[in-house]
Order: sequence, then structure tokens, then C-alpha cells
Amino acid sequence: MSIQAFLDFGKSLQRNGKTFCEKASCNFLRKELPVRLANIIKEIHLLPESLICQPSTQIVQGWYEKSFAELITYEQADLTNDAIVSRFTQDLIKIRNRHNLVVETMAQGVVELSRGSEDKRIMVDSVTRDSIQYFLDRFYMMRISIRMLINQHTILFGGELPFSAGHVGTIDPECDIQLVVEDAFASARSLCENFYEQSPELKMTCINTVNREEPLKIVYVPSHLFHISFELFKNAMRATCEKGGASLSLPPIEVVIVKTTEDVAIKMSDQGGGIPQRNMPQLFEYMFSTAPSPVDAGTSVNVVPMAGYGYGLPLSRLYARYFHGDLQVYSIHGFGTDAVIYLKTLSESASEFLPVFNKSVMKQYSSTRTHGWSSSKFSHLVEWG
Ligand SMILES: N#Cc1c[nH]c2ncccc12
Repeated sequence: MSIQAFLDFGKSLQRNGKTFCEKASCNFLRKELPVRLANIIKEIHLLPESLICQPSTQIVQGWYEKSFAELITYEQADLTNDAIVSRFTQDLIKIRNRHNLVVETMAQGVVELSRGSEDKRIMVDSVTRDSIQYFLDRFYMMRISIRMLINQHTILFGGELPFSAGHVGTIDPECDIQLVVEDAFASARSLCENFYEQSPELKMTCINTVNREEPLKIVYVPSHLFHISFELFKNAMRATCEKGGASLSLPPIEVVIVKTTEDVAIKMSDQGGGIPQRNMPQLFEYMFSTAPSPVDAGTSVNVVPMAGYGYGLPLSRLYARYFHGDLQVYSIHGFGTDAVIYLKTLSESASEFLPVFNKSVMKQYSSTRTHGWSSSKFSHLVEWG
């Protein structure tokens, strides 16, 4: 699906009526969702045994198998029966809620796997680490897509409130990029003030090369952009405050937003001291992100505001990539870091970027790790839709 397709379907309610559209949506989802769940379940079976056998991984696997079993009961259901269609919508809400803690629970599975060694990167061999990185990127991207499909249906037909008036499900046809980014900054700043008792200012520049006087708006999911921006601002503020110490004046976080006919780019620049180049690959590594500190040993995955990078960056990159955007982080050690969010300007170009499940995926779970620019590092890119 593209964002435009989601939008067109939502807008067709006025033309075709809610009942007709709910049945059409139900008919699509009762086929599409089991396919996406089945692909995830089959890929979980390809995981290293050392991760599959972990108690938390078993819990997640059980949630997916139960949800799949529930959805396929609708495969031949009579959708002319309003009660069945209504029950389907309620079951979707139940399934979505069942999966609310998948990220934390899967992260706990990774912690259970790597628990006990001082340096997580030694105890878990490189092939296992690569397999887990490859799997989790695909697994969480599919989860984002499944929740998007469910949310669109339950907001349009399940009586759940849209985020705001004028929205079509979770989509804002006129998403004001500047406002969402400013909102995320304010939320991160509040967290920063509570933690560091100080916070950097925001210096924002907006350039609309398409319509110079117009606000920078695109068709997008505001909650996705907020999630990404909030995470990046937290990291930038943490670096700025920790470098600045108790100094009275912190350097501002500078944001430049540019909209062209092709892309929207949102660059966030801080003077937080930057990241050594040797550490850059770890920014997006799930294994490194969940390397438990001593205080975490034996406990659940700690999510401490402003601490570590956690899963925030890898997940934020998936949200950006979900509608064919991206997230890149560039850093100059000793000075600061630029994080750039790229989004598609045209909703027709913003189609779901989903993992493809085929035989060559198997290779990724058994390929040996090569050093340097291994082809396998990018082979998964050919395994995405
Ligand atoms: N994302 C992000 C970051 C933005 N600034 C940073 N400084 C140190 C480490 C990570 C970051």
C-alpha cells in the first residue's frame, strides 16, 4: 500500500458508504494480515536456536501464532453478515493489544541470549549477531506495517478516534512538518530539563522550494515523524548536556527542514561532541543497544529516559524507511552530530517498504560474516519490497 492508497480508501467512505468500505477492508485484511504474520512466523523459525529458545522469544512466537490462528478463521467467513464484520474489527483491536509489548519482550529475549558475558559482542558469535540484526530489522518493519493496516481499519470502522479532525485514520493529509518537529522538540526538552536541569534551545530554518510562502506540508503519519524526531532530539540533547556540563549556555540544536518536489529533508545538528567513527555501526545495532549494564543483569530491559540509545535509533530508521524515506546519522568526533530524516514529498511515491520473504532469505541466516563491506551486509536490501 502507498500512503496515497490509504488516503484514497479512507476518502472513498463518503462515496461508497461506511458499511461497504468496512466489508471491503475486512476482505483485504483477512487475506493480507495472515500472509504477513505467516511470513514472520516462518522467519522466526530461521533464527539461531540460541535466540528461539529464550523464554521471551517463545512468548512473542506464541503471540504471533495465536493471532494467525484467530485471523484465518475469517478466511471463508460470510462478510455480508454485519455481525461477523463487526467481530472481525473487534478481534483486530484484541490482536493489536496482544502485540503491544512485542518490542520490549523481543529485546528481553536478546538480553536473555547475551546475559552473563561482560562484552556482549564476544559471547555472541558474529553470524548470530548478523542474523539477529537482519531478523529484527525485518521483524519490526513488518510489525510497523501490520499495526498501520490495523490502525487504519480500527480508526475508520472500529469507533476509535482519529488523532485529529481531518485525519484519515493515522494519516494527516496536510501534515505540518515544522509543527510536528517542534512538538517533538518540546517533549524531548521537557525530559531533558527533568534529567539535566537544563536544555539547549532550538534554532529552526524552514525552506519550501516548491511553494516559497507555503508551510512545509506533506501527506504523512504525524505519529511516525514525532517518534523519529523525539528520539533524535533526546540523543542530541543528551550529548549536548553531557558535553556542556553545567555551563550556563549550551549550544542550540539547529534544525533545517527543506521540501523539494521529491523529498523532505529534516537535518538536526548538535554540538554534543560527536561520535568516534569506530562506534558508528553500533548506533543501529540491536545487540549493542540491549547490552545490559550491571544494574540490568537479570532484570527486564531497562528503558531509562535519556539513557543509552536503546532500540530508539534502529526503530526510528525503520519508521523513516517504512514509507520509503530514510534516516542517516553523520558525526564529527570532537564536535557534533547531524541526524537527517528523509521523507517522500509525493504520497504516491511513499509506498510501504516491506521485507520480501523468499528462498534467498534463508542464505542470510546461514551466511558467514565477512569483514569490511560484506555483500551480505546489503544482500538484505535486495530482500525488501
Ligand atoms: N541520533 C543521534 C545523535 C545525535 N547526537 C548524538 N550524539 C551522540 C550520539 C548520538 C547522537
